[in-house]
Amino acid sequence: MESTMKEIRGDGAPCVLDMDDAATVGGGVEDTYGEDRATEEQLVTPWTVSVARFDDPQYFCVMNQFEYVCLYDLNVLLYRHQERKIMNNIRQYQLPLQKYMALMDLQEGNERLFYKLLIDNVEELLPIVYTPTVGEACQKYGSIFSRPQGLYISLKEKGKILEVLKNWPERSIQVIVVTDGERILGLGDLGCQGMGIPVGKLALYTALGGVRPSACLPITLDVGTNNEELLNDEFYIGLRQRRATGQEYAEFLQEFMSAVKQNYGEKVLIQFEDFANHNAFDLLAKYGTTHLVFNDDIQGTASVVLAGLVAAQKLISGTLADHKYLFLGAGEAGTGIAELIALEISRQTKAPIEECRKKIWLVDSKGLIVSSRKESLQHFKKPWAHDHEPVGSLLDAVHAIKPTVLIGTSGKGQTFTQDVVEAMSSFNEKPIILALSNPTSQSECTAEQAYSWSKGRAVFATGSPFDPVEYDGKIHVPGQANNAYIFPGFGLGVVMSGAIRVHDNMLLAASEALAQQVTEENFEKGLIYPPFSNIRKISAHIAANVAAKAYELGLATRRPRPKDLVKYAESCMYSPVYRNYR
Ligand SMILES: NC(=O)C1=CN([C@@H]2O[C@H](COP(=O)(O)OP(=O)(O)OC[C@H]3O[C@@H](n4cnc5c(N)ncnc54)[C@H](OP(=O)(O)O)[C@@H]3O)[C@@H](O)[C@H]2O)C=CC1
Ligand SMILES: CC(=O)C(=O)O
Ligand SMILES: [Mg+2]
Repeated sequence: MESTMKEIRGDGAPCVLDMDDAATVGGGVEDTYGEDRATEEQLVTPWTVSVARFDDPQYFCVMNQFEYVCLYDLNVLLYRHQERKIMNNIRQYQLPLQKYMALMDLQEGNERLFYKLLIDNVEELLPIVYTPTVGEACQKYGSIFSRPQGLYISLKEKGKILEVLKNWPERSIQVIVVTDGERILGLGDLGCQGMGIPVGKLALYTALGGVRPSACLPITLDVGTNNEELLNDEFYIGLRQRRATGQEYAEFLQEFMSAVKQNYGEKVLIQFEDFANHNAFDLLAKYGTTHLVFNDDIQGTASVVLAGLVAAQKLISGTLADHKYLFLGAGEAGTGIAELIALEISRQTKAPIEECRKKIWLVDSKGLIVSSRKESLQHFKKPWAHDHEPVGSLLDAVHAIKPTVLIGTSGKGQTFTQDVVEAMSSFNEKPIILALSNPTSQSECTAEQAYSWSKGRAVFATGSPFDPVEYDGKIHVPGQANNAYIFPGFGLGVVMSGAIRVHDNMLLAASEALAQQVTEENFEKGLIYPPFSNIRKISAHIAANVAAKAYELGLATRRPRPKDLVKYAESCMYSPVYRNYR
């Protein structure tokens, strides 16, 4: 029967699952081993090998699991009790880093409970497993490191990368997040200690986007570090040598990319994360035509910011083309966002993209990017070198350009000064100000500063979370403009449609879906992003829109195309539920 797929149970016996069931049991896309499928519809016996692996964090062991009794209610009770107990324990810790370590221990020891906790308490725990705390964890990774959480591939493994990949115990990988640790958030080169980032991003792939944990593979490529402090740190976990560059780096990356394709096939999504910009753009351009690759810092960030700007038009009543944009920071995030905005304006107005780019200006460490600097600019900055006299500082650029939107992607904290925010507020009724740099210490300004300096008029969002601020008797809630809104749903959409390449229109589709999820209630609070508490629903919509675009572009390989893509996305999402025993 065509609509039937074979599953291998934990005890090795094949069980047959109808496709319709597969769409309702919530076991994650291509849940090959069936380990996440237990629901009312699919009963599993407790003596299969899959539930008896006491040492595996994916399986929660109940004391009497070998008894032939219905354990479902007991499980549910135990689960709820455990969840409350562990949240209570985590709340006892004073320091975010202690909470981070407790959560990492939980992920190691009881993966299902970790995800249950993360899903049910997403707004509280996101700042712990993700920015800002993950930044501190990476900085201190050497001293808090106990057990490896992902796969390290070092220069020493050159020539053997395929063998190293084969050592990873899970075979059916769908998403890889890989870093070489050179630009970890706004914290710079943290070498091997950057592993916290792929681990954290993939935890969000599962909790926010529903990709099965066993299908996720965090990888850190250890190509050395130029961070002198780490090179001299006795607890540093990586190679003590300066970074490989040029041909050596290129050959290592080439071997890695080929090995991934050979081992996991054409449809594994490789997310590049926190590479320095002198490698990131080239890697994306080179492998974008041969592999299923996505750069979160360039593309994911662009998609999330575009969504926020589209949503902001409801608060300001205009269109994207009505604005003038100024960026502080012309690297991966800055130029990535700028290009997607230009693309969307071009799509909306039918104007050539070169014309649309002229609405967008960027400032880097040397000042405003202008045509007289063109020859010396890195290639990704050249499209933004417009005709203008040289301008040195951000404040001068704000006065000269008079932008309606100011976006910070410099990785440098406190660069949106009082003068800058006041200047923005002097010629805009509602200035849009996005301080995207992470972690919190690198944010271009705080929420309190943005609201007080703009006298409560700024439409404001930040990369790392800030608490609501009361100004002049009104509560202002800053949104979190972070690619975490996009990549989990985007990845789910790619995986569930079997897409073989990422196309810019899929980023626009993700953006559109996110913007549509902002409600009137959110707008009333001044928010341009929906709350993270609804993120799984949001991710399902993003996934559906991305998948629809992949089908439309002829890039999707999964046939037949599911009729209702939102329902299909929801049905594909992993849920950390306990099984029904009989
Ligand atoms: N909120 C989110 O979702 C995301 C946030 N980010 C954050 O954005 C920041 C930047 O990331 P990314 O774009 O990848 O980094 P890059 O290194 O690629 O770019 C940084 C840019 O900032 C410029 N810059 C640095 N210092 C200054 C300064 N004092 N004044 C003016 N410009 C300056 C650099 O100038 P020059 O080129 O001259 O060196 C460069 O153009 C990081 O903090 C990162 O955490 C990144 C991705 C997603
Ligand atoms: C959020 C993110 O990807 C970054 O700050 O690099
Ligand atoms: Mg990043």
